[in-house]
Amino acid sequence: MKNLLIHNGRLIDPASGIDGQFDIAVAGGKIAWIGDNQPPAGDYEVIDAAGQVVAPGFIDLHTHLRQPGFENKETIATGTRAAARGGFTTVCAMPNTSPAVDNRTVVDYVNCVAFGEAAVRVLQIGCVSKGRKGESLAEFGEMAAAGVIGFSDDGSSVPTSRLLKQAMEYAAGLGLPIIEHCEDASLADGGQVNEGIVATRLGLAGIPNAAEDAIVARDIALAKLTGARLHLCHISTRGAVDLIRQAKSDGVKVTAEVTPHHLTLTEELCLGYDTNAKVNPPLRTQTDIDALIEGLLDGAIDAIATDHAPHTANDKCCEFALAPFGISGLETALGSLLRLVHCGKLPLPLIIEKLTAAPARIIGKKHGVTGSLGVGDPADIVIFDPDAEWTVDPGKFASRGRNTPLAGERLKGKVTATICRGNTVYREGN
Ligand SMILES: NC(=O)N[C@@H](CC(=O)O)C(=O)O
Repeated sequence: MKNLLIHNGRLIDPASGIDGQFDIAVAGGKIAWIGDNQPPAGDYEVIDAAGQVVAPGFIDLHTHLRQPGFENKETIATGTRAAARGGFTTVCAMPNTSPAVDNRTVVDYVNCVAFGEAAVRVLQIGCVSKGRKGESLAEFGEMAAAGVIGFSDDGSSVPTSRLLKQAMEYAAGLGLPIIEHCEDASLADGGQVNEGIVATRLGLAGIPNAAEDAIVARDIALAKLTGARLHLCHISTRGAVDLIRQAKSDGVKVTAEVTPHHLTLTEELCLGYDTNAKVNPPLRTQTDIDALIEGLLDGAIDAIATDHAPHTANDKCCEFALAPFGISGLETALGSLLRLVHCGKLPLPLIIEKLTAAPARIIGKKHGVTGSLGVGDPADIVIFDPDAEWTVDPGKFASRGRNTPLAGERLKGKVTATICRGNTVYREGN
């Protein structure tokens, strides 16, 4: 591993309040020095970051790596390479694999493959219920001992309040959050897109905002009752943002994430029956987007996570109603989010905070990610050019999932290098 000197960049590290022209030296996989004068003597590979932003490596709280079981959609190797290209140095893998990650053996298997094949750090989320069936609790204690960062049946909500209460009591005892996909199954059943004018025009069943809001309200009530930590996935509705804001002011231990696609795309994208725009929760309306942005600004929403959900071309090449939900999001996340910066809706340091320090706080220190660039921290770093324009070409994705509704779109903001634990895991052109 070479020592690195990242020179001339604009360093933005929200965790330590730094935003300015500073150089960083990396040695032994850690941040060794930050300054604006002479680095400590040494033999460095120099990266010239003039005109670029240098920030902590992004942390994705919500990634579908698909291995084991769906390696035709993605593998730990390809998903983490896609992460590296997107500027992510840590991904939290969701457990809706086959077999599902509901016991220690599967957690160990994923850790083992990741150790040999992953380009970036892989943390794992274990299931809430055995086989994600919503019937009985998965092996919480042994999965916690194997290092999971929380429990989720993502893809579905925990179906009964009773099971969720029990899950929260166990999770609280282990100091880990319940990470919930918020969707009332009976309200969403058969739904393909957001319930509203677009669903009507397309002749497709809709998923109402209330399907999300109802579960958010239930889960908050149970978090209040049990004192457990609750993290809410891919929030997409104005009503959910209001509920979370209120719960936080009531002292409930709730955090929430939002995806780049729910912040930037509306339901109209489905009007051409593009199955690549079919995602769960569905793309919603500008009113919802405005509330999500407000939520990021006032802290109701803590973090940005991709919900990278890769599928094969075959999976998506069918009638809209038969296609699986999901967008391949790791490689377009930054460019999508910077649209909000370039049009003045969100400040760049805030977006970086929501991709670094905020998810690190939710994961907690014991899992080895800090989301910051303090001296002595692991050298997880992203370098990106906020003004570089590029055209999304899914054919060039490192991910096996080319399912993006952004194909052919121009994005402004491009990762040029990603460094994970001091290793350069992505460099533009390589
Ligand atoms: N978010 C998605 O659209 N898809 C997820 C599962 C899910 O949350 O429905 C997937 O695993 O493909």
